Amino acid sequence: MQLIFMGPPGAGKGTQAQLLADLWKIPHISTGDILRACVVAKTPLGEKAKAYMDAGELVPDGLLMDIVQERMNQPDAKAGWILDGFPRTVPQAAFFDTLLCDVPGGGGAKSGKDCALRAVNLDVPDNVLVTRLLSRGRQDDNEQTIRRRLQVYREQTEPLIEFYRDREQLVAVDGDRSMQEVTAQLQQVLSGNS
Ligand SMILES: Nc1ncnc2c1ncn2[C@@H]1O[C@H](COP(=O)(O)OP(=O)(O)OP(=O)(O)O)[C@@H](O)[C@H]1O
Ligand SMILES: Nc1ncnc2c1ncn2[C@@H]1O[C@H](COP(=O)(O)O)[C@@H](O)[C@H]1O
Repeated sequence: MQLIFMGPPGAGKGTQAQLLADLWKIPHISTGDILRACVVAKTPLGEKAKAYMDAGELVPDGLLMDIVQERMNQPDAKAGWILDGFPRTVPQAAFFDTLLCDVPGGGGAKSGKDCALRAVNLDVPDNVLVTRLLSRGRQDDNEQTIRRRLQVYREQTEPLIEFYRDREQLVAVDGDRSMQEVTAQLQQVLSGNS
């Protein structure tokens, strides 16, 4: 299984990615989690990324490429993976296409189009997203930063929906239901029984 989880902040990407990764015994790779670990460990990347994350901005593309490449080359990512929060910009998606041709977990793809990957978009209305994020209470879950993250999502990440739809790799799921209902729907559409 090669899955990308898209959708705005608070859509439930991390929640659903972790559930399905446990079920299918493949890694859940969250660039947000990797970056937060770098911030806590005060690595050079963490020091550079922190201000962007605190402001609700995307970390520059160039800082993401190496960590994703390194993670995708780890042995546990050979048989499948769920990427959560990457790619988030068109240049990241183009980079990822190239990377898929090189990493064992790309399944020998000659291009991103070729690959068996599916890009899942979880659709949730903004008012529900804001309520969810305010009650999650992460450091960047304050009203001002949430508004900025939603704006950044619309401007920079939402175009990827068309990018993957054009290639017939998009799977759209209503994320505005209970966690259990969303999981059941994802299992159904991803196992081809929709
Ligand atoms: N279907 C759901 N119904 C209600 N609450 C949910 C649902 N899915 C997730 N949540 C809750 O909403 C919050 C955000 O979920 P989650 O962290 O999975 O979102 P995300 O898309 O990964 O967000 P981000 O991009 O900001 O990391 C969490 O507190 C989670 O428990
Ligand atoms: N793919 C990414 N590109 C740029 N910035 C990213 C990316 N993934 C995560 N970030 C930064 O981390 C925070 C939190 O990410 P979550 O996926 O919401 O946990 C995000 O706001 C970016 O600043």
